[in-house]
Amino acid sequence: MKIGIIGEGAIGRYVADSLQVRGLGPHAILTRSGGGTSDGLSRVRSVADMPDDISLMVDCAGHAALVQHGPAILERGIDLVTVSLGALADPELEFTLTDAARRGNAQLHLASGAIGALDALRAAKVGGLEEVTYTGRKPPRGWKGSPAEDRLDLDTLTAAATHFDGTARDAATTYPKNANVAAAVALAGAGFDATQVRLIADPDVIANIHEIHATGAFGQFHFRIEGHALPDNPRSSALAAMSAVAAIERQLAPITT
Ligand SMILES: NC(=O)C1=CN([C@@H]2O[C@H](COP(=O)(O)OP(=O)(O)OC[C@H]3O[C@@H](n4cnc5c(N)ncnc54)[C@H](OP(=O)(O)O)[C@@H]3O)[C@@H](O)[C@H]2O)C=CC1
Ligand SMILES: O=C([O-])CC(=O)C(=O)O
Repeated sequence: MKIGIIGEGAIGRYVADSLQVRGLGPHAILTRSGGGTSDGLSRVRSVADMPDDISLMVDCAGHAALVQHGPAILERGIDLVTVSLGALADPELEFTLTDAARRGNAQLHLASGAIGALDALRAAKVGGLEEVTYTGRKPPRGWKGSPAEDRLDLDTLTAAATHFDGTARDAATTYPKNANVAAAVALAGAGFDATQVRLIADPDVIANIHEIHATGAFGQFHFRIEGHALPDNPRSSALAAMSAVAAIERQLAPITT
């Protein structure tokens, strides 16, 4: 299988390195700046420029990249793994991607990202969910470049402060770089409008902490993860990059979990 990547940021570099270690490419990197080949890796600027034999692309570049390249990739019959789940809060994009996937006979795979327990949530949904809440807590530097900057002084914060309280749809739309986990929880469980989200900047934590509370016919669960940030980007948890690699491994495995 020939695998390509979109984006060369913190997640993209992690995924590219992991593929190289496994001898799996990457066979093309789709970037905004780049044509040409350096360090042995082939960089292209558009889906049309991608080699013919790519059969899996991995979006590591965020909402804008999924909007720009997702439909053309799927329509070309290439499966796509994405970490940009929050973009699906836009029903029009969800429709466009679904339509492109059907027409190309391809699939869009949503990486689990920086959170876990999505399998439990998906199963619980079958019996009926009553309430799902997701709380995202990060050190102030993890919210730099997000709307939290307009609501809080992240440089001088001395106590935990909530800068968003609302639906997963609003969170995913207004925090494109920080609330993909909210979208993952919503898509696995109660949906974008029925999933409640709180986002907190907390100077007393050093990890990216994600918590899910869910109640329903199944009973109730509480999931909490304290993730390390990627060294190159304090906004993004290492597990999000690892989950993209895990999604690729699932595509290659004869038996999947
Ligand atoms: N599902 C999850 O749990 C998580 C999801 N994410 C998502 O992943 C995204 C990437 O995270 P991270 O790697 O840490 O971010 P970075 O800011 O480190 O890197 C983003 C990269 O994407 C590239 N890019 C942006 N737009 C496009 C485009 N239209 N076409 C091609 N490349 C593009 C940027 O290129 P350039 O240099 O040209 O700007 C940059 O190289 C986040 O924005 C977020 O949406 C992040 C963390 C967790
Ligand atoms: O990486 C994380 O901790 C979460 C994140 O940015 C997102 O949900 O988009």
